Amino acid sequence: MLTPSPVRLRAFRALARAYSVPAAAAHSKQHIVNIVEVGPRDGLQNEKGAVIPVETKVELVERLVRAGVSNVEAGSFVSPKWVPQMGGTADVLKRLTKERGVHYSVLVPNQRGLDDLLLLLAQQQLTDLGSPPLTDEISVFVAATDAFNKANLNCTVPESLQKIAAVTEAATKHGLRVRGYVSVVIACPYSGRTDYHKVREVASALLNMGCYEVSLGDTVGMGRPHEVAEMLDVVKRSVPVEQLAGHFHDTYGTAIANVLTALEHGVRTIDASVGGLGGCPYSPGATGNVSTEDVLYALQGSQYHVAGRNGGTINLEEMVDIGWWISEKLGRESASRVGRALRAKARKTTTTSLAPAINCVLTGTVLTPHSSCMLFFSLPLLPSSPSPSPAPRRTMKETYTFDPRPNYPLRLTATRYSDTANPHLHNPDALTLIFAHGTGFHKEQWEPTIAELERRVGDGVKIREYWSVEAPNHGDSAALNEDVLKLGYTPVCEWRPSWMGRVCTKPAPLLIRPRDRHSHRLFAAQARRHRTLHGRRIPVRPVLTAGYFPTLKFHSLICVELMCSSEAFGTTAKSFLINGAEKRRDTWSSREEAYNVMKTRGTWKEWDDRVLRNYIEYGLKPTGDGSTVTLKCARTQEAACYRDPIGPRRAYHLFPSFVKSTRTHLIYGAIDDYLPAAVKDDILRRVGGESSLGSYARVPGAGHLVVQMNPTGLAEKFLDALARDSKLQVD
Ligand SMILES: CC(C)(COP(=O)([O-])OP(=O)([O-])OC[C@H]1O[C@@H](n2cnc3c(N)ncnc32)[C@H](O)[C@@H]1OP(=O)([O-])[O-])[C@@H](O)C(=O)NCCC(=O)NCCSC(=O)C[C@@](C)(O)CC(=O)[O-]
Repeated sequence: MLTPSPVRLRAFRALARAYSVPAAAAHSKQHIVNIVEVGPRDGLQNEKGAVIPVETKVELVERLVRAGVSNVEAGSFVSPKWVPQMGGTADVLKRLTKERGVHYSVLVPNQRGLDDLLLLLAQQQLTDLGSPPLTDEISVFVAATDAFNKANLNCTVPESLQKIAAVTEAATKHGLRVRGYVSVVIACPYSGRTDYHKVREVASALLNMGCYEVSLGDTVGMGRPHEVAEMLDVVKRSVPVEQLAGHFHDTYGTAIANVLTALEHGVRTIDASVGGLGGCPYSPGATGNVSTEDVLYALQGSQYHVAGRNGGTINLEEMVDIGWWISEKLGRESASRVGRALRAKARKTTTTSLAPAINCVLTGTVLTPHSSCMLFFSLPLLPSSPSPSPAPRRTMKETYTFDPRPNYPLRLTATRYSDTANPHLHNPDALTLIFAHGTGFHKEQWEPTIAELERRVGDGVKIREYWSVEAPNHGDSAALNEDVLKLGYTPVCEWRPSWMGRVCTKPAPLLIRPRDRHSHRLFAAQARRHRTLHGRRIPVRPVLTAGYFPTLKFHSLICVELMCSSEAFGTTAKSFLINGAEKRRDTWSSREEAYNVMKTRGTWKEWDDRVLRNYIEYGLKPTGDGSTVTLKCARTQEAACYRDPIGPRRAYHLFPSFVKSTRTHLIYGAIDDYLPAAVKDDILRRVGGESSLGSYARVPGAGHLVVQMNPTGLAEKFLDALARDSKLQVD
């Protein structure tokens, strides 16, 4: 199961630190272990699907180096036809910010690969005179069996050795150091058990050619510790152990045991891969390398000290974080056992749900701090599309809890919708849409609109992912905060605006990972007023700019049925809403009953059926004994929001200056129900008319509850607005 974890949780870091064992004051030389981080090459080379963007690879390498790694394989100069994921290695090398004392090596299979690399180095020396070379190391590789070598390199072992000799000689002449690999040292997927004498022969040949070190690869990951020991005993007879490294894959779960065996036999360099990334494209079934996190953890407090950059060590917690980050980019969990264990402990997860369909989770699920649930669902969510729908995409839905305690008592939840098949998922030019729901609703209210957006979005608009945030007294957030909310509202707790700012500010660095922040083009959509706790309404500007995301720059803002008005309006509407909220029916015998009642009554009967079903699923929860269902956002909470005396007025006065500073689109329902036409006209006049806005639109067939009544029409207006923005950029 995929567990989302894009955030650096403080608790997690503390936990990882607690598991860290301080390095001994001094380490005798023979106990120092070097790690060669092969994740960006051996790890990524085997990834199926879309080619990983250069910027992701660059970020991966740079983060690894910041975590203390001093030897990293940054890519390979192989044919992109054979190994597509390694295309772009030249760009990776060019874009990396190089750190002193770090070897950024690249794998080179043949003369052609070396020629390409040397040309790149020569070009760089011409343009960046005096700057350090893009790399000072290559690795060459050959197998211990002909069968594997033919699959991997299209030639026999002797032929390979002949080619490598020429490559090594040329590379050395150009000042590059050369590392050698021998693959399939224990077993070969094509010819079975490997002859260890052959391993010794090939390793010796590589050293004789000028390789400074030879890494012995259990490429298939079938090796057992006693086999590793036997193999090393044979190889060590003619190869100095100081020049050997161990390279273990974890297919059968023996990688760590094999690492320890190799260390016992005097090997002091271990290849490992962050997050356990990897496999070999020519070794069917082989899984990733031993994870760097697992190696670091296994050696902590032992006689071995892992050497890191600048005489330091490699930071375990950073590596766990990177392992999760890159795994998530690849649409899966970190494969590192230590990574998973530390993350799970930090999250203290008690409930995690995975379901094949959108309507299956969260209902009645009480999220605990840092717990999250995630599911896949297919968009479009429900059929009934008049237009032909594209093939449903696999979309991930991840729900996060942000916990600002003890600084602020209320927790907040947010859901991310992303699609691993979306070509724009990592495109920094594409938009990240952030939604805020209206009073009395919940974060999932946007799902039908998002489904329509996904269905309709064309070439002109690039959307990266969607987030929907939830107010602390609504939806799942309300369940989390139930005890605090029971303290009462206005008379008991005086929720100062600065507190609001804090609760909204807190998620900002978490919601979008700090590194990603600059690469997301944020786009916010706000339905009606978005008010939080106890009668304090947050006006548009603080919510979506200074409040929720103080350090984030928004591309633009769409306000849907913006509920702000001058003092001249609103008193009657206000008491209507308060009375309605306080007296509304809030308990039903079952979800079915609730659906059947609403389907025929009040404004509910005007709602799009998808939204109504969504409301039944996400807006309601079972009561304590489970015999009935009730509202997640309690009546008192909803009414308290409407009571807010300041919010709508403040928003009214701030809105014109906000529009001047941030591109803003205004969308209203075509039916003037709760909001009289005069209020809408007044807002439009105050901002200086339609020409001052990004766009101004009315959604046909919908009143104040646009999101509920016409998600399709609303999605169309969103796309119009987004298309205008894109056009503006092109112009
Ligand atoms: C080596 C070749 C290319 C020979 O493949 P080939 O077909 O024998 O070579 P070719 O000389 O006939 O060339 C075929 C095409 O590839 C191009 N080409 C040829 N060389 C290059 C190059 N360097 N860079 C870019 N393009 C290249 C060449 O230009 C030509 O293009 P075309 O004319 O058809 O358009 C091929 O076998 C190959 O690329 N294999 C990939 C091997 C590989 O990367 N394997 C994974 C890494 S090894 C590994 O993971 C194991 C290890 C190290 O981690 C340790 C362990 O776990 O055991």
